[in-house]
Amino acid sequence: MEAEHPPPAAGQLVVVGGGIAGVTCAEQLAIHFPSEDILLITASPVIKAVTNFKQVSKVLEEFDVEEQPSTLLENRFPNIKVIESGVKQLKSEEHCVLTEDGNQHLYKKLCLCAGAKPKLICEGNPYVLGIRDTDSAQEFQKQLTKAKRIMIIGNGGIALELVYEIEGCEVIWVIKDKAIGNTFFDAGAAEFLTSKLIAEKSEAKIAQKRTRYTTEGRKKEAQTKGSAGNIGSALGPDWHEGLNLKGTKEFSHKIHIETMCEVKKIYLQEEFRISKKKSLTFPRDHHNQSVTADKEIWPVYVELTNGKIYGCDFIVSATGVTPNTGPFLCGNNFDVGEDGGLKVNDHMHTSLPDIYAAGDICTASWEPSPVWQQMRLWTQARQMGWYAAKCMAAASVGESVDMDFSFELFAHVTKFFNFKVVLLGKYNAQGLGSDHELILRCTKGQEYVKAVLQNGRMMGAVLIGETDLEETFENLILNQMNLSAYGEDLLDPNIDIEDYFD
Ligand SMILES: Cc1cc2nc3c(=O)[nH]c(=O)nc-3n(C[C@H](O)[C@H](O)[C@H](O)COP(=O)(O)OP(=O)(O)OC[C@H]3O[C@@H](n4cnc5c(N)ncnc54)[C@H](O)[C@@H]3O)c2cc1C
Ligand SMILES: NC(=O)C1=CN([C@@H]2O[C@H](COP(=O)(O)OP(=O)(O)OC[C@H]3O[C@@H](n4cnc5c(N)ncnc54)[C@H](OP(=O)(O)O)[C@@H]3O)[C@@H](O)[C@H]2O)C=CC1
Repeated sequence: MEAEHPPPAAGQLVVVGGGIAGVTCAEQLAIHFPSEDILLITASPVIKAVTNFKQVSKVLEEFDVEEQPSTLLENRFPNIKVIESGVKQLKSEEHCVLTEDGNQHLYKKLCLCAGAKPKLICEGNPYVLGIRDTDSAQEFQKQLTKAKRIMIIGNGGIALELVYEIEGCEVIWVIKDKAIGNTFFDAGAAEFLTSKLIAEKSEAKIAQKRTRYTTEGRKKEAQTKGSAGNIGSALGPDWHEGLNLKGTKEFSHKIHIETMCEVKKIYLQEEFRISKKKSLTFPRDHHNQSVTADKEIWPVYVELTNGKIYGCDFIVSATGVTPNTGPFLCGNNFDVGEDGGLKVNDHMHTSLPDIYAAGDICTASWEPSPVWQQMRLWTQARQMGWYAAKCMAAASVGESVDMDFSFELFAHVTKFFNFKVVLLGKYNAQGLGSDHELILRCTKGQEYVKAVLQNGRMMGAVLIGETDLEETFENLILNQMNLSAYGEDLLDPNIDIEDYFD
């Protein structure tokens, strides 16, 4: 990685990307440098702004996110100038970025916050959809209104949200694992949630998530500018609120889960017909019916690695993201992580001079705290954008800065299947090997509490439901108090552990 204080270069402070990371970074730079112009270059017609930010405990935070026209950001920060044009090329040796509108912008320091793209199981197939931004979510909704059966591939955040929200359309959910939600849960928590999924979905409409997401600004903006062809920023909490996720059928939920398998081959209707003619023998589907006996003619057929074949209207590939590092970064010799992200050090600095990166585009490459890990989430995009600005400001005046406290402990609050979910530290004992113990408390349909301990110290926790334990557990993980003496009492519902530890 580059030395901390290179000779100052000419040009402006430039941020690329109008998502949470880029906007937060630009806002903080505008505060640190009130007399300088900050340039925010973004490919999307709207920006993402964090509103109603609340620090609920040492590391847990809540905020709403609004899609807003960029003029609102410029009004709030008169020294931010937004350029609505994609960067087509970075010339790092010349300290300059070229934009689609034909202009070039010199930078003295640059922060890349261009997010990530869905990692699809099959690129270029019109029946395979990814969900990332408002446009792709709307396209998905449009297709769903005509659908009788869809297939969802993947076992992470998007899949978990979709299977719960979709109504009036049969869902075949294909996962590589034995249990649902592998990116967030172990088998115990998955079982707790599966029973909720199977149970009749409550008629009461889902309560508002803690973190809210609104697109009012975008609606107004879209009327005036349109947004065709632009890369939008990622959705986030409550993205499906206000989208009517209903298929053509009258039933509420019909979900079939195919575990421990992947997609082997996708056939378009015509290809499938030809294959059938060649009298390929197809196995049975979940109704124990030969798929060749399925009277329905589907636009697309999917063969799974367990041998089953399903016809469906379309496929949602909810199979993770790839950092958005090209082609606008081609020709620059960045150090890149295994996941394809731009490697950043503990000052959010990439391997190239004067270039920082934050949010989904980057790969945290510092020695992390034992209870923090990177996940491409909204909160981390905000924290990284904020901290990158602080580091850029400090480097500009030759000062050093300590790692921000938010990277001390991984903390994520969200909602799955209408349950509040709090994940802390090594919530799935990630990287702890077999050298750990789990303490569990579960009341079916109400709460699931799991504490991960190593050598008597709490290393992580999963809290599902209204447990009210997050602050106490956060403290216990941060202060690494020896809890050996408490044993199972730690989760005894009759003992108010707050009295012990707060
Ligand atoms: C459906 C969905 C649901 C989600 N739900 C949650 C959730 O509940 N909780 C949570 O914490 N996280 C959630 N996430 C993840 C979260 O949205 C992302 O981690 C976060 O928004 C990433 O922010 P970012 O600023 O790094 O990137 P992005 O939001 O992707 O922003 C990237 C920006 O860069 C711009 N850009 C791209 N290329 C260029 C270019 N060449 N030139 C100029 N500009 C460019 C784009 O236009 C965009 O403005 C969800 C994601 C999705 C897709
Ligand atoms: N409430 C929240 O916090 C939400 C957060 N998000 C975030 O948005 C981003 C995108 O979400 P999402 O796409 O769900 O990504 P995630 O990373 O959450 O999940 C991807 C899932 O797809 C699986 N997978 C990967 N490749 C394949 C494949 N070829 N075939 C089958 N399965 C595969 C992964 O399994 P494996 O892990 O074994 O590779 C994993 O289960 C993520 O950063 C996510 O954290 C999204 C929605 C809600």
